Amino acid sequence: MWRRVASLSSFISSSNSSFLAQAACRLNIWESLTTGIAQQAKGVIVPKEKTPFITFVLGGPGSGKGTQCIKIVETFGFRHLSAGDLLRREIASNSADGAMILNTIKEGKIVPSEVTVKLIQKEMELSENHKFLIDGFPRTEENRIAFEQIIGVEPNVVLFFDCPEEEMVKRVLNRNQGRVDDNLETIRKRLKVFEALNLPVINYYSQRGKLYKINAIGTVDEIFEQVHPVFRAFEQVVG
Ligand SMILES: Nc1ncnc2c1ncn2[C@@H]1O[C@H](COP(=O)(O)OP(=O)(O)O)[C@@H](O)[C@H]1O
Ligand SMILES: Nc1ccn([C@H]2C[C@H](O)[C@@H](COP(=O)(O)OP(=O)(O)O)O2)c(=O)n1
Ligand SMILES: [Mg+2]
Repeated sequence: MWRRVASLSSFISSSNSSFLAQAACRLNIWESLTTGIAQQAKGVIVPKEKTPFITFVLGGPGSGKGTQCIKIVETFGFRHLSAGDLLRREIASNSADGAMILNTIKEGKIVPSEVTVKLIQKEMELSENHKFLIDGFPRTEENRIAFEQIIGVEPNVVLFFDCPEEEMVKRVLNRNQGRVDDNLETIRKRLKVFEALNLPVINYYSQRGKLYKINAIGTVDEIFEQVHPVFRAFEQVVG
């Protein structure tokens, strides 16, 4: 696990004082003091640390983000971190923020960025995998900036599942996962929030040349046919 944390340091700017940056520096020093000596003694060449590869997965509610993430994991071996799932886990565990998160989700609003970013950060630090699919995040400019400030990294790829509103409504109402937000009233609110707060994030990444827009209409396999080449193109870089 420490190797994974240490590897994030290569993506973090030197001026960044985030927890990850500090941990990475400490662990790099620790590594050179301990394993380095042990490996030298054994005559083993220590492999270079892997650089984290981060994909943000965006799209409106019901656009098929989670469904496609399952296929990306199966094919390309990413670690899937769904912001919504992490928040629902907080509600289920009766954590201090649980009631606030539940009310926010019922209202179709966005949970304060610090809460969500901390949950993502914890999972990234615990992960042995350096390839991350961060699903349903960032949903606002505030989310995006908080991630950059707290984690200190930018995504390599941003996928955007582009889906007409009425199709999203239909899918969410048929989702059948017992979610408190899968009702017509909340979905209508969520669509407004998506347009007002998430589209600016999507435009931001489009301007930075990181956005891959996927037509989210079609069968799950047809959509994955568009997703597949995006990751194929990065395979050499991802490792
Ligand atoms: N291409 C598709 N065509 C029809 N239904 C789909 C498709 N992709 C996903 N679904 C279904 O739509 C619902 C929402 O999909 P999901 O992956 O949960 O979307 P999101 O994570 O973007 O909200 C689920 O019930 C899922 O099975
Ligand atoms: N970055 C995020 C992601 C989700 N949330 C909250 C608000 C969202 O309406 C709910 C559900 O998110 P989730 O990604 O699971 O929803 P969909 O899969 O798009 O239907 O969680 C949040 O506040 N901030
Ligand atoms: Mg989802």
